[in-house]
Amino acid sequence: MAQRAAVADGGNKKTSRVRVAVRLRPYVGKQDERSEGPCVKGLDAQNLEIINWRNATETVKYHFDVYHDEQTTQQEVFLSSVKPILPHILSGQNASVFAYGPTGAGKTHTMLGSSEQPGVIPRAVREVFNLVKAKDEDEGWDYSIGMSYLEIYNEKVLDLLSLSSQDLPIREDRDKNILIPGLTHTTISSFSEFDKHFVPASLNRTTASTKLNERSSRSHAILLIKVVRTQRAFPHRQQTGKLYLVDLAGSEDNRRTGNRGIRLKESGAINLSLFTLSKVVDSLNSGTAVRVPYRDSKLTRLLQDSLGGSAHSLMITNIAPEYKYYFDTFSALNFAAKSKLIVNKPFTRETVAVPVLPVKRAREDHEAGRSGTEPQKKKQKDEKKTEQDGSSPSAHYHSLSEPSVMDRLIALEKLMMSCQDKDRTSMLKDVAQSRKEIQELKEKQKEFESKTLLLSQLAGEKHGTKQEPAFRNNTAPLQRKPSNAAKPNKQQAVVQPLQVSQLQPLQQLAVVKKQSVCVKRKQLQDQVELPGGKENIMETNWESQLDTSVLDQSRQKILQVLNTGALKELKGLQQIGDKKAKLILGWREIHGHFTKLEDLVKVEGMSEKRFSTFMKANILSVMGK
Ligand SMILES: Nc1ncnc2c1ncn2[C@@H]1O[C@H](COP(=O)(O)OP(=O)(O)OP(=O)(O)O)[C@@H](O)[C@H]1O
Repeated sequence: MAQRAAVADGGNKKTSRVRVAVRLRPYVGKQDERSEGPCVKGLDAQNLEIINWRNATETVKYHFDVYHDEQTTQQEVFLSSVKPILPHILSGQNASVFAYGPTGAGKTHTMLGSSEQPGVIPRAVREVFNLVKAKDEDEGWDYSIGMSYLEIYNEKVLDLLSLSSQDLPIREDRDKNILIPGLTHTTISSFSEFDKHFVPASLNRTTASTKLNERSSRSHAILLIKVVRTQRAFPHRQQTGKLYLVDLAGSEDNRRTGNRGIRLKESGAINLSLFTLSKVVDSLNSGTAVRVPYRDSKLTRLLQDSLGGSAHSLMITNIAPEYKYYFDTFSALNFAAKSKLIVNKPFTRETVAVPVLPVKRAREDHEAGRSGTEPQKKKQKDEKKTEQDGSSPSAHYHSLSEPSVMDRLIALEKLMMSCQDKDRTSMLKDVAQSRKEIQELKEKQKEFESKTLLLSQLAGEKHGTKQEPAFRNNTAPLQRKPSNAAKPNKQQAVVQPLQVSQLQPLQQLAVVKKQSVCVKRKQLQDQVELPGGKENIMETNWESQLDTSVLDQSRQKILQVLNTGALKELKGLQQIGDKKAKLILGWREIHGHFTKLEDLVKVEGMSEKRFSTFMKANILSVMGK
């Protein structure tokens, strides 16, 4: 008999940025709308532009992983954006594809399509079966494929494969796997079997007619394809990969959808979950959030793994050409641009069979008299089962309380999970760093208090009295020193139509009035210069003098330019000339994006010292804007 224990994925913690594709649908509306021309203009296979509503003489340009124009076929979307991420799920990693965009912009067409033009879902499932078929028998693995299908309607999780089910709970196990106890999970052995379950279930999805779309999806639909592969030989390693295919409900503008009554309520739930999705993206981008608000909506809770989690993710942002969609399109593009900055860490989910001591088994059988045959029974019930908390490998692991078995498992786990020590070391480093920061803050606080005391004594002497000076009471000791630096524009959720995005695309950041830049920068310099003109801020700790949230935002902006800026934008950075900008572009070509600013030292000619000068100059420059 064997139990299963989770194994950490040692050296496989590469990061994977969320890939973002934008797809423009063709006109489906009236002829007069067509004559206006589309509200966006594709520039090439990755770039597009849209008129800036703030200034109609300007355009705002966007750069994405892929831009699909209105002529792009379903096959092309699948081949270029979706197919490449599918092999990961056969080796225990997660992948997700989700379609985002305004109502009527083509999400369902992209994901589902029609029998003449099948979309991502049927193509992806067919491909998964093809990939499994192509696997060499001699590799020694058995594969099993299963499916679940659910919708989130009015913040309720409903099983589309079992209509009688009620609102299902969402749970997270100790290995951070998201589980939905009670959700139907059906084993499928061929594409036609998938179709047999999927087609009728799709008809169960909640749709209704709105002014903008005759068959508007009123719910978020999530199809889950699970591939489990088990090694035939001992230790019977088992890897589970999940593919989430998500057709989100459209972001809604109720003035234009004509929604009332129940439609309005649905719309409220749709916009709320998309708003939370936007908040999640914001906090992941800021990189400083203590808590990413995944739990604020069912949608983000379920997509937790796809956003800033462990999945290879692709977001297809659907947009429409008509001018009546202009603000929706603008918001969707800004949201997509934000999502591009999220970095996921894909890893393999694996368990191994762990032999249990015979003595333990005998005792267990004797004590329980029933449990010995449980696992076999469970295996036979594989055909159609529901996902239960206790069915996860980790649940088996944690249910073992016998010390000798625990000892064996711990010893084995230590052997196999050496990487966990690495995680622990990095956690301890973080804790030490936080402690150091707290200590520094405490010292600053003490310094501040003693200055306050000194000032109050001086004021007392000046007034010739020993009374407590009045201003002392007005000084809140913990108050942060007001920063002279301009507060950067706060990024806000952009998913609600006609709610204009405050996210400034990079091009616009460069257009901020120069005069105020100089004034603000001067103020900042005044703040850090001694009367003799010498720098007051130590070269090494100048960052600690700045407001951390402003500092983080500035760092984020610089990172964004480094990762997405063209030659001109890179040269717009302080300390970056033509040669260095080209070296950065070259580095990006080879290695992808910079995960953190410190990666810049990997670029040829960028020493630690240069990097530190670069950082100081650019942070002051960004904060000055
Ligand atoms: N690329 C495309 N080619 C041809 N027709 C398209 C394309 N994209 C969308 N359409 C058509 O546009 C209409 C609206 O598309 P769809 O229903 O997919 O929008 P949606 O974004 O899913 O809307 P909602 O959020 O309201 O469900 C449909 O009639 C669909 O067939």
